[in-house]
Amino acid sequence: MSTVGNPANIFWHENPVGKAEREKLLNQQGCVVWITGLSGSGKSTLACSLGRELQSKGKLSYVLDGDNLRHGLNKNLGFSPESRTENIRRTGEVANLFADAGLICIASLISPYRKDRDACRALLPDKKFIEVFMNMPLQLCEDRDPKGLYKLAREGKIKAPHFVGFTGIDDPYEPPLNCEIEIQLKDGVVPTPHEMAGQVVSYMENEGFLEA
Ligand SMILES: Nc1ncnc2c1ncn2[C@@H]1O[C@H](COP(=O)(O)OS(=O)(=O)O)[C@@H](OP(=O)(O)O)[C@H]1O
Ligand SMILES: Nc1ncnc2c1ncn2[C@@H]1O[C@H](COP(=O)(O)OP(=O)(O)O)[C@@H](O)[C@H]1O
Repeated sequence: MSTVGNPANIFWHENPVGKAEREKLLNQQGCVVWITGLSGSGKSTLACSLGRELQSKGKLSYVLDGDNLRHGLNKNLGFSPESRTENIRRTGEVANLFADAGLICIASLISPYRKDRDACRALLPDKKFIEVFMNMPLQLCEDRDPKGLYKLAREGKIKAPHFVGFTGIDDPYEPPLNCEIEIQLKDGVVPTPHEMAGQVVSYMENEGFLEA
């Protein structure tokens, strides 16, 4: 036990196994793959497909999906700008812990505000935060409308009684300026989940994340 770095006079327990040792035990490097985009853009689909693809390469990942987290860790949060910011902050902190533990953490959240995503990026060392932008047209997402929420938003039924906006309709989505990966239509066609995951895996391979 050490008290180094602890400003308060309380006990401070250091992690018994260092980061380098954890990564060696797991035979992989921890990082965060942050998937951002509109509701219905395919974030969860990519997260799932990527997790499977990594598993087939013997790499361990864990998915933090916005929808799921809102049933537990973030169940007290709504969709006001402040709540979304807190939702992203908490998820970023947890993702950072997973990465520190040596896992590939795949976070899939709308995360509509650039400053919130940038704050998550700033938690990790350079290159360990891989931002993936699901650059899908709003019309496509709205046509998919898997939960019927776009329809409700167009009818003005999302606002009441909480006065929140729906992302892409009456709440902004701020696209990344410098993301590592952009998933988009090819000749007007949606890439398959396997192709989307392949694009991320190729990037990770080129950057040496899947070598260890
Ligand atoms: N007002 C409003 N705006 C946007 N999205 C809404 C809203 N209300 C509910 N939902 C549903 O919640 C899912 C998004 O949760 P997130 O945690 O990813 O959102 S955020 O990052 O905090 O903006 C999102 O799920 P996904 O479709 O998986 O993205 C929506 O179905
Ligand atoms: N690459 C894809 N090809 C075909 N259908 C897709 C693809 N990506 C997503 N979908 C479909 O679109 C809908 C929304 O995808 P989802 O992953 O739930 O989006 P999000 O998590 O961004 O809300 C789902 O019905 C899903 O099956």
